Amino acid sequence: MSLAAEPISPLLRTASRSVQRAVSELRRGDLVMLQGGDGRALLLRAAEMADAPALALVRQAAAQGGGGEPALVVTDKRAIAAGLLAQAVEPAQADPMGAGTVVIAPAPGPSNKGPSSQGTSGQGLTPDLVRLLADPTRPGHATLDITPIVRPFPSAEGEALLLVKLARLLPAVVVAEVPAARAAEVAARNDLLTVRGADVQAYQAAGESTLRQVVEASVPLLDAEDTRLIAFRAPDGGVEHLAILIGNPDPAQPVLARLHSECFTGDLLGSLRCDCGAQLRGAIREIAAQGSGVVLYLAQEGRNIGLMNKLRAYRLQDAGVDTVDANLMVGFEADERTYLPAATMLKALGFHAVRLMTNNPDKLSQLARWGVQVVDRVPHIFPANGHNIAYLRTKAEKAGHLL
Ligand SMILES: Nc1nc2c(ncn2[C@@H]2O[C@H](COP(=O)(O)OP(=O)(O)OP(=O)(O)O)[C@@H](O)[C@H]2O)c(=O)[nH]1
Ligand SMILES: [Zn+2]
Repeated sequence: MSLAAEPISPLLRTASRSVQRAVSELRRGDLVMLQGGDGRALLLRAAEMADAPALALVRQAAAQGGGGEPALVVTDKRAIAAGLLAQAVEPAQADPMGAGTVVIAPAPGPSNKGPSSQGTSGQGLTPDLVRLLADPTRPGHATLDITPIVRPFPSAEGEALLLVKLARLLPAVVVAEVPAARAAEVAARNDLLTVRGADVQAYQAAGESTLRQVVEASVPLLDAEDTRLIAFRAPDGGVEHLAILIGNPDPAQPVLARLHSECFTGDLLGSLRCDCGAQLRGAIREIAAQGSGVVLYLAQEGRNIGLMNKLRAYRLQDAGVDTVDANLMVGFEADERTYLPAATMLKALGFHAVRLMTNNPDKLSQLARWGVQVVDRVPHIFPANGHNIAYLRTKAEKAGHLL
């Protein structure tokens, strides 16, 4: 087993530094200046934190640079759920994960004459309006006479959305455009971090291919005593993934493998809403029974939308929406995972061919795409409990799971 890893390129190192810093500023509710790959400059603030003082600060900073009124950027899926868009944006115009970018720009003057149950007409973007449009778990309904603007990717707005998604916040962001020539002045005057859209895109494309092994330790498990945990970390300071190595698999042979996406509720609490806990423990038991193999425990909670957003999706499911549509209503794709980290870890461990325990065809095709040969699929099905039957049925009917 080698501890070597592909070196991170200096370009990616610089890109990831500014992207990680911007993510942290947005999570703190701070303003960030984005220099878009399209040559435009936007002031950003995460929609989740856009209360009245926050919006006032956006307006004030934009006005200093001769900029425009704040607008809200959401994904096409969210705009559809909010009743503002009829259909999803064409794949050719969407970001790499398939999300289209939609700008909602309520006019501040009397021109926005649409009736509104929230009293939002004519005031431009208000905190109420941001919340109604960004957060599907908020009660209320906005009836707006606004035509949303679809921005083909790549655009500064699309890069802003990628940033709040990386921050695992609601995928919605308040933006105000400032003339590009005055962006540096506005950033300096307000002590704002500046991030380049080109870096956001470079990070999105390459950030997960440079995982490094950090530490290995023996951790005997109830169902598999001969187990070692091998921890991987991205050199950019991003998320950490684990390999659970059971026995001594021969790298020359296809290894019995399971890719398991983290599920705090199912894995740790034994939630009955999903089948994750049974699948995780079942995989460990099965691998131990067969002698050796590996479980990759991937930090991709909630199909990679994060725990907070998964809980938001659960609230919508409690109101009758299925697991796929709930993701779309929050503003994500049905599944936001890539298995590039999994492929990177397998190869770092010396495994180039796997017998994959899964029912998910996407895992098979993505592993192959990232250079790991899948010689066999091992079905990984567990009996439904009284609570997860609709979830399992939706995965089969809508996500093509082989159940
Ligand atoms: N967004 C969202 N995520 C969910 C929901 N229920 C479970 N999850 C997440 O879905 C993931 C389950 O992943 P896996 O079991 O690895 O994968 P899978 O797509 O079911 O494919 P299999 O290999 O066949 O099990 C975990 O990250 C869970 O947190 C839900 O209702 N909404
Ligand atoms: Zn789960």
